[in-house]
Amino acid sequence: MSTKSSTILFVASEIEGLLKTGGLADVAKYLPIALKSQGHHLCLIMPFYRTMARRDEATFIDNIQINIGQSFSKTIGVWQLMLDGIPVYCVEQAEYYDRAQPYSEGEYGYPDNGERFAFFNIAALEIAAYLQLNIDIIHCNDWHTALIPYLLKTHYANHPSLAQVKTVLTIHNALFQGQFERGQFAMFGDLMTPLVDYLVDGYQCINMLKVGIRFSDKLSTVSPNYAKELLTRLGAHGLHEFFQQRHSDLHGILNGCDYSDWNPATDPLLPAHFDQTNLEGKWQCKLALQQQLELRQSTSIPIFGMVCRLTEQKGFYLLLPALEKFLRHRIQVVIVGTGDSQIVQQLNQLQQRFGDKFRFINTYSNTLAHLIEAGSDFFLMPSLFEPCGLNQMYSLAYGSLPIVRGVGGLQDTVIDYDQQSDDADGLIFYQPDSSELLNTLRRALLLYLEEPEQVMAMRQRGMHRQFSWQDAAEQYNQLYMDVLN
Ligand SMILES: Nc1ncnc2c1ncn2[C@@H]1O[C@H](COP(=O)(O)OP(=O)(O)O[C@H]2O[C@H](CO)[C@@H](O)[C@H](O)[C@H]2O)[C@@H](O)[C@H]1O
Repeated sequence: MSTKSSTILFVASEIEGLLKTGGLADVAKYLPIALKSQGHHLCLIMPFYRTMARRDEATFIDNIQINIGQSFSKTIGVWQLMLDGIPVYCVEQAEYYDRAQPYSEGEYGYPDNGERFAFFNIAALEIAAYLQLNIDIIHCNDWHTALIPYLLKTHYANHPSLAQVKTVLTIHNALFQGQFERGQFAMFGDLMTPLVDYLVDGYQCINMLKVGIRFSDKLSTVSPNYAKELLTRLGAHGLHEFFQQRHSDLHGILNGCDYSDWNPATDPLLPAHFDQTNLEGKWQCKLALQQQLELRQSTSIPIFGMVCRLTEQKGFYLLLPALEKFLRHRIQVVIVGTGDSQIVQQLNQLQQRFGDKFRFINTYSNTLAHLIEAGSDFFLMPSLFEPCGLNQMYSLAYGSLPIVRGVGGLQDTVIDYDQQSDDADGLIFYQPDSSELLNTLRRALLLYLEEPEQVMAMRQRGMHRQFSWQDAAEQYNQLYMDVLN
């Protein structure tokens, strides 16, 4: 595909390698890298969080005074880091971003998150103008950046360097909408006043994602199937009418998988390496995982792994009752994650009852995530909804067969054994129902015990599949061309 080189400002609240709480960070790193390799000029903007990695390496660029109306004035420091040859500008504003965590302490978001991220949107535009970045497109991501399209079409509509800038908003998870009491936006005065006329929830709240859906030039989400789901009442988290109004501008582009970080043949986080021609190293990883977690060491016992944020989205209320029964079999289950305290408590209780075969590690560990992908036989993703999902792609690359619910991007990436046995690389269930999940877990166990050649063929097929960021970047490139013409 021919590429017209554009200058793209990618704005995200987290970026892998600097700060990550979930899959958004992966996309905010790997998609810009792929776009750059296709000839675009890229730069990124994120907040200068206290907990950011590589903070000490950042170079101070300048202070910018941001004045809005008569009464609002704040100074930001602009810092710069390089990430794989791409400049990342970080917004320093101690009152907003120099906090213990990026979004929340404990389970509840910071009460001023609306103000913090509205300010981040304004700051991103002010930096683009001040540094004369000559931007063609601002690529926004999720609610944290969703006011940018609105600001460009209102306050900055006649700005000498921003008036022509186009926007794309990518939705990574439409459940998170950034809905805040309108008082949080009051200090921005006239800048936000039109919002109150347009888009209010219950008359008192501004829903930042809705604003982005309304004002962005193009919309995308992270898989074709989730794009379809967003047009339905069931799948759109209350926003179906807004998505329906913009359906011709909404595109589903499947995320890629970064095979430089996720390659079992070279992965420095693994104790042994393997590829589809020789899985010997995988069994060594399995034994190492069992040893590290003090589980019985045996390559013949199937391991079911899971790594994720502990939230309802990831299907724990289907999984927990199913595991109660499934753990009676000769299997091992390993779950790593952080999040909801009730899920933590229930997983801890399960571990007390099935201590010889179930491990729950309540931590965030990239090293353990890689070892689980490599050492598991099956990987669990019984999500209630899943815009794309990255772990099923990692598990396919690592020869672990994904067991997924057929929703969102999981449906787009996994091929079920019973539906298409010649092409299969995993198992799918559909109903959000514990007993259907349990049946599928048992289907997987039976396959493992009775058809080892099939299991091996499925592993190899999965390891062969490629979900490339280059393919995704080509589709975004098309979207950019459409939006600029
Ligand atoms: N305890 C832990 N230890 C180590 N690593 C952990 C971890 N918990 C999570 N991770 C890592 O965080 C990432 C999670 O990515 P996902 O895409 O699965 O989910 P998430 O729901 O955050 O992302 C949202 O955005 C992405 C990106 O668009 C969509 O794929 C997804 O469907 C949508 O919900 C993976 O790289 C995973 O390994």
